[in-house]
Amino acid sequence: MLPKVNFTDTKSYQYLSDHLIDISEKHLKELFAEDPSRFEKFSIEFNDILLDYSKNRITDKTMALLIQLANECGLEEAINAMFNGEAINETEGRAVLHTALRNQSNSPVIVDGQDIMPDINDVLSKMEQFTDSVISGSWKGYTGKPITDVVNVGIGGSDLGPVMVTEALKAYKNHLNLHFVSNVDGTHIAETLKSLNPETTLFLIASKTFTTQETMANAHSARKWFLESGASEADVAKHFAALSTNAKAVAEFGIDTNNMFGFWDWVGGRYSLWSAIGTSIALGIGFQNFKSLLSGAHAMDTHFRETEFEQNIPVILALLGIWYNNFFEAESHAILPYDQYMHRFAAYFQQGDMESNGKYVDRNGNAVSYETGPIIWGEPGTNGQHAFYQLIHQGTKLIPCDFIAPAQSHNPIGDHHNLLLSNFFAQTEALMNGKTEEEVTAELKAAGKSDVEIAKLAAFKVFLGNRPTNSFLIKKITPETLGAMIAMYEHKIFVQGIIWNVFSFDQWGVELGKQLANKILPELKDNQLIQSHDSSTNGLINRYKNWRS
Ligand SMILES: O=P(O)(O)OC[C@H]1O[C@](O)(CO)[C@@H](O)[C@@H]1O
Repeated sequence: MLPKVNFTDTKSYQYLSDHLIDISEKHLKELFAEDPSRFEKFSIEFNDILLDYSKNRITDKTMALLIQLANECGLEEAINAMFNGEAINETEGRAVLHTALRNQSNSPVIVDGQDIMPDINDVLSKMEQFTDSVISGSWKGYTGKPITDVVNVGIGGSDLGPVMVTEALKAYKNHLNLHFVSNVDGTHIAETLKSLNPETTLFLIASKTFTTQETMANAHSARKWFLESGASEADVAKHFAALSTNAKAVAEFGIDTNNMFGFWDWVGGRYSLWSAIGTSIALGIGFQNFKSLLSGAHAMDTHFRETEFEQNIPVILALLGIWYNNFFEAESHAILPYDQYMHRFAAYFQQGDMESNGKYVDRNGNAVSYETGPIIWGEPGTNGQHAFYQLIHQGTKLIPCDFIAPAQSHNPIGDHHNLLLSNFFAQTEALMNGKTEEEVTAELKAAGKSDVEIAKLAAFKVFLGNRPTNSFLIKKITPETLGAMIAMYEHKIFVQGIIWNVFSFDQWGVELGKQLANKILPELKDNQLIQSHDSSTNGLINRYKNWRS
């Protein structure tokens, strides 16, 4: 069982509220001037990842109080409960053990009195055999040709993780072409199938439940396309595999359960890339690289589990997030990778974070009186700089940002990486320091502007600065460092959920829309006038019926 503390009732919350007044009066520039050891003090190096969190609106006292908050909320107990396999997903009565999937130490993890590691290892070795045979070409399609294209059909956690990782690790990719179909919009599958040859295409139907409407619709369309190409039912086994917890539904769909890679209900969808859901990753970059991804995540798990909170990266990130979300009233958090390969990283953690902590009911079943999960967003630098950074620099909203960049590029072309990294360093410096009116005036004077022009322009060119950032400098984006970064954010989300006293591993909020869509679907079958909803919904449905044919 998890602790169920209302964090606003703690002593540290009160102290932090008082302390906020002092910090609000300080500019980050002043904090740096007052303490020359800020970088040494507020940075942590872990396995080729350097986190610099010194450009945050914090002092030693802030950090001490935030850590006190974590202690008062029972964080240590909660971490142990998760790793020990307690049913901490209480509303679904499940353990939360994605950490076991990457438990490279192989130490026993007990659920309901049974060690789950042997089952995990069995699936991993089945995945290894399968992916090796597809990559080597010994797995043949129904006309005897090797596989050239793999289509992962899944949505949410059965799509976003594999997409993000295979993009982030594209530098490690082999000859197989990967495709991802998620949207129920027929355009997605239709456009994907256009370039494919059924004789050399392998479909992975990725769905934890194997009931998700979008995935099942796309899977049926894929099978129809395959059979219409001249293949027979018996050929399906060579071209369709399932990644799921639901063997019965897989068999009903017509996929040979020998071609099924299983996982378990204690793996949440948005935490499932480490499970059989990662089969597309293992196909795209090879099983050994997939294992390295698991190893990197496992190293972060060990760090999270064993390191004192003062040096614990996920804990520190979570507490900083709470400082801004609940004390500075920041509404969102930006993730900004300066790495083109990581272009889906923020999108991945939109689900990871917002589906986990987007909750207004606490673990006691009561509506909360404070803010919970922030809006997560972001795009890679430097593209973002030319799109939305204006608002981060000079808008009215406080947006804490995570800047992420590799020191070594996989594509060291000319001066590109120095250009990229100069922007990475410059942005956090600019966000912190800003530019004063005096500096602006001096600059305009030096550029030969008249006093009248300076008076007219100066206000628009002032940057207040004092905007907080974390910087992650990663030696290189490898399967290990990427695995560690993903696990780091997962644990950050966990810590925040503990402190906000919400259940981070269910997602009831996605159900209502699904239910209503199922109710509306039969109403779309014919052209009869619909009057069973409110006037807006009726009006939209009836106009749709009128226009669609
Ligand atoms: O893997 P499944 O069961 O098809 O579910 C897909 C996604 O749907 C959700 O349940 C809701 O969006 C996610 O949590 C999950 O990742």
